[in-house]
Amino acid sequence: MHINVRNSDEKINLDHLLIEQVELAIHSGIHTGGKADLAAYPSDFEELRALLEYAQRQNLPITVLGGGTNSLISDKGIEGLTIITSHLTRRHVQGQMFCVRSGLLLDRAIDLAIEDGLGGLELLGGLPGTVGGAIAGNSGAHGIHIADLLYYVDYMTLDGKLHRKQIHREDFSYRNTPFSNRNDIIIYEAGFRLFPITQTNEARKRKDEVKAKRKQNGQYDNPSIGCIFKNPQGLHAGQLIDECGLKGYTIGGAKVSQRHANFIINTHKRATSGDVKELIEYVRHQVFEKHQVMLEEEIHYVGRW
Ligand SMILES: NC(=O)C1=CN([C@@H]2O[C@H](COP(=O)(O)OP(=O)(O)OC[C@H]3O[C@@H](n4cnc5c(N)ncnc54)[C@H](OP(=O)(O)O)[C@@H]3O)[C@@H](O)[C@H]2O)C=CC1
Ligand SMILES: C=C(O[C@H]1[C@H](O)[C@@H](CO)O[C@H](OP(=O)(O)OP(=O)(O)OC[C@H]2O[C@@H](n3ccc(=O)[nH]c3=O)[C@H](O)[C@@H]2O)[C@@H]1NC(C)=O)C(=O)O
Repeated sequence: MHINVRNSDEKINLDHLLIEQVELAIHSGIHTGGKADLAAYPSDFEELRALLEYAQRQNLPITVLGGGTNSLISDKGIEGLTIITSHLTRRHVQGQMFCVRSGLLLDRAIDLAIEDGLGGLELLGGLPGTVGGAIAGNSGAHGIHIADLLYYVDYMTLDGKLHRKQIHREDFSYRNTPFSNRNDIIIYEAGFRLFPITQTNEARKRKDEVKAKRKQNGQYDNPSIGCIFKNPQGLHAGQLIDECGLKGYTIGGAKVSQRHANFIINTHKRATSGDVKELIEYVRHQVFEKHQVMLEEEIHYVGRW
């Protein structure tokens, strides 16, 4: 493919970065979805900036995908330019600050922090997805949230400028952050203020235990995008769905998980995103009929819906 790059002094070769018609099911936790019209895997700040400048010049909308573990990608694909962060993986340490780029898997980031003698994130072990996705959704488990240890976030705006935001915990709430549902920014790097540890074996053990527990309950044995709905205040979406007797209910290849009713799984990898969406609407309707509670999605719909 030849891309016309107007700036003759452009250092980044966009021809090598931009790929047409990229299959996205491999980038989706539930293994569904169509193709990206155009996608790129930037590996540093300059590449990301060149891509955003290109998209601006061509008037292309931008979509960001991390690990695809919280996104339902349309069967009709994604228009414009899809930026997949999986090559933004570097990390470095400054004193107690663990600085990591947004595309590193969170679970891997925790291992590397321990390797660097820094602890604090262990209870998030085994969470799927990337550091950027976790920050955008304020992921949490076992009483800690990503925001609790976050010190700064570097993000790029669509004009290619990099900004630093100091983090105040009060700006983050349940699944909501200053970076949520923003189509105009890409999280590039995050700094976590962690604790020096001398007993790295202990920290590793703690993390492995949490991860093993997550594996044991089998929630992730089948392709899924985790919990579909947010928990309504004081309630658990999984319990409300379960009480409607919907575990195992299936539309096409999409099925309400027998293990956790707020998960939809792709059985035998036959589901389409359309099946998943239809099942989501059915579940919402049933829960409203029985409990008079309108469930709201936690997942993101990405692409041409
Ligand atoms: N507790 C659990 O069991 C589960 C938890 N999750 C959590 O959800 C998170 C999903 O992560 P991941 O799979 O990487 O995310 P996805 O690739 O699924 O992206 C989800 C959304 O996050 C935002 N996003 C992701 N990366 C960036 C970035 N670099 N800059 C700006 N926005 C970004 C985008 O939303 P937008 O642009 O609209 O802001 C995107 O639509 C994980 O960290 C995981 O902890 C997921 C599944 C199960
Ligand atoms: C899976 C996700 O996050 C999960 C996170 O892993 C866990 C553990 O920290 O706590 C939340 O689930 P949750 O509220 O369903 O927690 P669980 O402990 O599994 O269940 C809560 C209650 O619901 C009941 N429950 C759950 C599932 C089910 O099918 N039936 C049922 O009755 C459980 O018995 C329990 O009494 C997050 N979900 C949301 C929407 O906030 C995700 O974000 O994708």
